[in-house]
Order: sequence, then C-alpha cells, then structure tokens
Amino acid sequence: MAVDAGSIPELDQKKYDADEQVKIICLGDSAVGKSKLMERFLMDEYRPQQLSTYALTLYKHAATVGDKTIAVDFWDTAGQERFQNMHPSYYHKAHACIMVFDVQRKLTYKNLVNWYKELREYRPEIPCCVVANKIDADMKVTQRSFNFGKKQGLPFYFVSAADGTNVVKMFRDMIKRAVEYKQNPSDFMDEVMQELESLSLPGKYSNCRFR
Ligand SMILES: Nc1nc2c(ncn2[C@@H]2O[C@H](COP(=O)(O)OP(=O)(O)OP(=O)(O)O)[C@@H](O)[C@H]2O)c(=O)[nH]1
Ligand SMILES: [Mg+2]
Repeated sequence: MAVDAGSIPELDQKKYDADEQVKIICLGDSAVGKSKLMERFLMDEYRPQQLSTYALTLYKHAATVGDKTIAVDFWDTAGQERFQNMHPSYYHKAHACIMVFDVQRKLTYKNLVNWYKELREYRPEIPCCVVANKIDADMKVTQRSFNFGKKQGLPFYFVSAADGTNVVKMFRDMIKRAVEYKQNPSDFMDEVMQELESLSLPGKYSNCRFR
C-alpha cells in the first residue's frame, strides 16, 4: 500500500508485531517501469498509464520468510532524467536494491552502470539484482544476453509488469536476500546498527518476569 504523509497506515500494527523490518529500494531511469512493478507485486494489478513518480512513494508490505513475519518498506522514487541522482536519504539503511531497465530502450541499460556506481557509494555491500522489464513487448529479447552485473555476480531477471512474468519471484527473492543481509550484514556500520537494534527491542520482553 502507498502511504501519504499524515495518514495512519493500517499495516503499522503488523509492522509492530513483525519479527524483522527491511527496506528495499528501486533504481533505474524514468519510465523503465519501477512503479508498475511494485504495483504489480503489491496489488497484483497493472494500470497502463503514463504517470511519472514525483518525489517518493513508500509502499508497505507484510511478507513471510520461513516462519517469520517481515515488514517490508518498498521505496519508489522517480528516475534520473529529471532529478539527476537520488537524495542520500533514499539509500540510508536500505537492505536490498532492485535495479531496473527497459528492454526496449538501450540507454536505460547503459545507464545501469551509473546507478550501480551511485548505489555502491552509499551501500557498498547490500544485495542487488538487475531486472529487464517490458519483455511482453518483444519476447525475443529473452534470448539476448545482458551481461551487466555478471562480473559482480548480480542475479538477473527477465520480467514484465504488464503481464506479471517473474514479478513475484523476483520480489520474493529480494525480500529473502534483504532479510539475510539484515541478519548478517557485511558492512561494518550495518553490523553496529544491527547490534544496537538487538539491544533495544521495545516491548519484546515486556512480559518477562525477574525474580
Ligand atoms: N509494455 C509494457 N509497458 C510497461 C511495463 N511496465 C511499465 N510499462 C509502461 O511504462 C511506463 C512507465 O512506467 P512507470 O512504472 O511509471 O515507470 P517508472 O520507472 O516508475 O518511471 P518514473 O516514476 O518516472 O521514474 C508506463 O506507461 C507503463 O505503462 C511492462 O512490463 N510492459
Ligand atoms: Mg515511478
């Protein structure tokens, strides 16, 4: 669900009860389909309209990974054409990143290198994947190889927000990887944050009795 400032999100209770909370961000040029992919995954619907994301839309989602309830915050913002690059707070404490390009527009693939560079400046270690969107427009593209990210070992997905191909799989994989990262961060500052969080779990132990 998208959350407007000032509203009380109904998932807040779930978030409070969740075993873990993760933040997943989405990067890529304008109109590659970032918002449509999130809509498809969260609402399982797709409205073909050309409305660019203005500033920031935050989608909240409750997922289950193993036997744990995970509160997922998906951050969606507009691509670079109008904003050049993201505000650092977009990257702050993100646990995974989904990088999207449009298989119909070569430039959006070429620009992945810039997005990836910026991502790694702020979040050197978080899991990331490369997503080729809009394969419904021409299925033949799935026979082509897109090598960006191979060297870095980034998983690659051919998807379509329009017909739903691979969308759920890709998001589920990324939620799982975000949780794994949060539980075992390889970045020093994240390790410290995780340690601090485990020291101050509000309410979790409120029923404990000490003799
Ligand atoms: N054929 C096809 N069109 C798509 C698909 N995904 C998105 N689109 C279209 O691409 C356009 C842009 O989609 P958005 O989701 O708004 O793109 P965005 O990346 O969020 O763009 P910004 O918010 O400007 O950064 C819309 O007209 C969509 O209908 C897809 O899988 N297939
Ligand atoms: Mg958008």
